[in-house]
Amino acid sequence: MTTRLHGGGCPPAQAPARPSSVRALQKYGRDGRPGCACGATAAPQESRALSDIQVGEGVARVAVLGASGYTGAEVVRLGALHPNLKIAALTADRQAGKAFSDVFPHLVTATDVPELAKIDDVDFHNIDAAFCCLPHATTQKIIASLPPSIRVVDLSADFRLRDTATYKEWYGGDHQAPELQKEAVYGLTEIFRSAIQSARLVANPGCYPTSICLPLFPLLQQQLVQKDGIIIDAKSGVTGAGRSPAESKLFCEVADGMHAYGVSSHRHMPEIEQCLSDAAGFPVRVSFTPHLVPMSRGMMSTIYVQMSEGVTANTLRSALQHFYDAEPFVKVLPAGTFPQTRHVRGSNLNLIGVSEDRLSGRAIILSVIDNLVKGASGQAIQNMNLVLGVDETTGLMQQPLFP
Ligand SMILES: NC(=O)C1=CN([C@@H]2O[C@H](COP(=O)(O)OP(=O)(O)OC[C@H]3O[C@@H](n4cnc5c(N)ncnc54)[C@H](OP(=O)(O)O)[C@@H]3O)[C@@H](O)[C@H]2O)C=CC1
Ligand SMILES: CC(=O)N[C@@H](CCC(=O)OP(=O)(O)O)C(=O)O
Repeated sequence: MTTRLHGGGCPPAQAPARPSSVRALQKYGRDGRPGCACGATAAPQESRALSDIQVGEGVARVAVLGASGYTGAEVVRLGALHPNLKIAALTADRQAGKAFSDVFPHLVTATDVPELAKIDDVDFHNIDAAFCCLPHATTQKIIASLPPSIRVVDLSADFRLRDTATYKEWYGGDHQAPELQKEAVYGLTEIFRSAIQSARLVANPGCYPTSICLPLFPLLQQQLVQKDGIIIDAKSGVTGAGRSPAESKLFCEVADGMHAYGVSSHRHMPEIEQCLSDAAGFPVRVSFTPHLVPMSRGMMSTIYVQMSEGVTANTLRSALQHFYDAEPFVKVLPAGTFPQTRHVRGSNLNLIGVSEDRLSGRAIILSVIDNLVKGASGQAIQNMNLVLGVDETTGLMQQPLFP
């Protein structure tokens, strides 16, 4: 069977019907790039159409940059059963030169993957697409140096903020690829699907922004909640901080307790506000406090909102259920049912629950994801599927692991 990988530009005329949320969004074209009438964005000049790439039997040759880290390993785990991805290169820094299964023994049966190599030693002319799982601030220059024909999903924060001055303010250094920034598409899949389909560079969202923006985007867009007074109390498992060693990640620093960090200063705030401002059509500011909790993976965001006049929690829940009705990975729970991180573990799901608050006119929204899957590598594969023109759910339909 040969899967035809579609080209860049506007979605093809016979593109599969999109879920209602996507249709609703297309007219906005809120993607940080110039939009065309269909809501998609123009393919960058220098990239060739994917249909021109020689992808034997519909299989794209993929590089995973930063494959010795947690998100890189998760791309390989999920990619191992993906019929349209062939892992053709894996890179590492400290772990370069090792066999992949020596670094990740749980992936011992992924035998047909190459050894971990330094980025400089990879021949990218044999690569169609890349997952970039490198630390932020290292990524801009590396992606800018890749052949322009390569489709990239970048998991770092390096291309998420449209405004390079905002990037500098929060990440502390000048943007190293401002021209490339202009063509990056923010990869919150369910919201920006049509623009992602024609992107060469997708900036995969951060895990906290994913768990927060999926419920809040439609509610702000439909003016069901007020832009002021949004409070977000979020918790993450420790894999959110990556695999590289640090004192703050030692067992005794994270076990048997929890703590807030980045209080009133976390770098995900501008990313969350950029996305929510796009939804509302005017600037939105949020109070956001992340916490580290003693679990390896999982994320919960508890979001407090002031509802608009006449709106109830039932209205919010119904609006979210309608918006995400056809979505395979976002599920809005019935009244009185609340999501738990253990119910999404290992899956690409986002579960959302909504409740009235005791305080008049306020509602509480609970949103859970697995930070390594929907919060990182799962959403990255979902985006890559769109870019390559294969079914968006390919390789991602695993049920959660419970207990
Ligand atoms: N963990 C998470 O839940 C999420 C992470 N992200 C983002 O994804 C990216 C990867 O995260 P994660 O996998 O957790 O990070 P890790 O620290 O686990 O892995 C980082 C990877 O990058 C490699 N690396 C580090 N420095 C360099 C360098 N200077 N040059 C080349 N390679 C280098 C490492 O190689 P080696 O180990 O061999 O030195 C390793 O393979 C980060 O930008 C992170 O912010 C996004 C969403 C969620
Ligand atoms: C627990 C923990 O440390 N989490 C990370 C966020 C991980 C993530 O989503 O983000 P980026 O891709 O933006 O790094 C943090 O707070 O910086």
